[in-house]
Amino acid sequence: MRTAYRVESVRAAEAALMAGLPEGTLMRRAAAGLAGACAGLLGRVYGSRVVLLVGSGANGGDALYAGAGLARRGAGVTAVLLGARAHEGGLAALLAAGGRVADDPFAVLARADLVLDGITGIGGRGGLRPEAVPLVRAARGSGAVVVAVDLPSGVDADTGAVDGEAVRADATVTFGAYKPGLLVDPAREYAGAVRLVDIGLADLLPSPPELEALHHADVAGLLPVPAAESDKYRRGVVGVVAGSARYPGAAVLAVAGALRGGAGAVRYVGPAGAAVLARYPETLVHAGPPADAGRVQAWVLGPGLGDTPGADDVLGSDVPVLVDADGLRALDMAAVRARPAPTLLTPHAGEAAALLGTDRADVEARRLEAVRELAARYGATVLLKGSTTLVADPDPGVPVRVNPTGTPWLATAGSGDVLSGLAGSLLATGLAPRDAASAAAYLHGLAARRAAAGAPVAAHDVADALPGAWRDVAA
Ligand SMILES: NC(=O)C1=CN([C@@H]2O[C@H](COP(=O)(O)OP(=O)(O)OC[C@H]3O[C@@H](n4cnc5c(N)ncnc54)[C@H](O)[C@@H]3O)[C@@H](O)[C@H]2O)[C@@H](O)CC1
Ligand SMILES: [K+]
Repeated sequence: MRTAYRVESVRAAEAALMAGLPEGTLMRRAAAGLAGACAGLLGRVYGSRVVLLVGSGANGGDALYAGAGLARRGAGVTAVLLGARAHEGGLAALLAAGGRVADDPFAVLARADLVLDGITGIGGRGGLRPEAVPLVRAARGSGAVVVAVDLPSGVDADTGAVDGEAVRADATVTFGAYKPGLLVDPAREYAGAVRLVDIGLADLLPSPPELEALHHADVAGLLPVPAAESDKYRRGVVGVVAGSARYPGAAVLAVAGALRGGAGAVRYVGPAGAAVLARYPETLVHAGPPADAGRVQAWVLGPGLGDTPGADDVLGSDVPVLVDADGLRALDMAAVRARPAPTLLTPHAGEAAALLGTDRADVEARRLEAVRELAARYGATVLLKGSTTLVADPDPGVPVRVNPTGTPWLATAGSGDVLSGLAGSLLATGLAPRDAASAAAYLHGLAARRAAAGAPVAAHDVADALPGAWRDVAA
């Protein structure tokens, strides 16, 4: 599992570690890792042209010491000093190694092979300053490889928000621990490929972390496996309340996801039974209302539902309920909070914005805060879909999960319906809502990648690729 920590936690761990080490040890470790990563990206260090964008803090110090290391290996290293001061020891080391300070920053940037962004790290506040913007643009425009030191300058380490312009890096070399902004859009997109340099913090970081990203092995450990004595009812039955005369396809797609999610049976309830049976004859179909449809272990409510009645029956039930799409419209917060069983909400940014009374752009700009806020308000687990899918627990002390799989090709009609069915099915097998949501997002993203393989996919392709993704993860 990959974990990420807030700045205050990283700083506390650094302080504890530094207390027992000679001064400068951590910066030297960081700079050595950074120089090594740059050497790998350059291929040949000797004769290469490296430019350091140096801010006034320790982030600039890291860049200067790494630059000194590269200069000792024969690179031509030039520092562009952005602040009124620069890290003293770092600057002295660079000059002693044969590096220099730029007279004409734009001229050296134009000829650079690699630019190190050491403007700000975890101490940066409020985005790039205006005077840094033309330099950052020149670095980007030069064709040089841009490497961010610790994190791209201008992004918010804790939230992933980007205020105005920020450095767009090809790679980020981060120290001690991932920061949330490196895993959450929009900042994640600015970071490029992220590499973690171990500076010895691991044992000093707090538990739990702020964020978790599951790996194959973590998901494999969550997926239900039927025991020898299982039957379809013991594996769990998932009820799907979805579709309408206008949108029968949403019901078909939600059922498609539910059939691949491990439940022993899928019970479809609503007006699209004929369409569902035509595609998936294994579905148990009932016209409704849900209260008369028979026992289930979890409900999925909402995809393509339109004004079809039944929401009250489902929300009033004593089993876990996943609410998506039309089910989220006019969702009664008090009713959700009063439910005796867990609720899982799966909005995209637009739906989340409507629930929070804000606009879509605001949710996309601060996904991590939005998902936590929704979970707290509704007393529910929330899966916020989008370029970075996040899963928050109603307990603020529980780490948010960030989904590492997925592809922009998933932005296609109906893919959310498949995800709802899949997650609901996992809920019915007995997974906790946070686990069901994060395992579903993981499998769904992986299935989309497999199905897309670089070309457009339809939602039913994603559903068809789910068993392959499951096998991949469980292997
Ligand atoms: N604390 C430690 O033990 C270690 C810190 N390391 C490095 O130190 C960094 C943190 O250093 P600092 O706390 O000095 O902070 P930073 O270097 O990240 O930034 C703070 C400095 O930048 C200025 N600044 C703040 N916002 C700015 C903005 N928007 N535009 C321009 N300048 C701005 C501040 O006035 C201050 O001088 C980490 O990101 C990492 O790169 C590493 O060397 C590893 C060890
Ligand atoms: K930086």
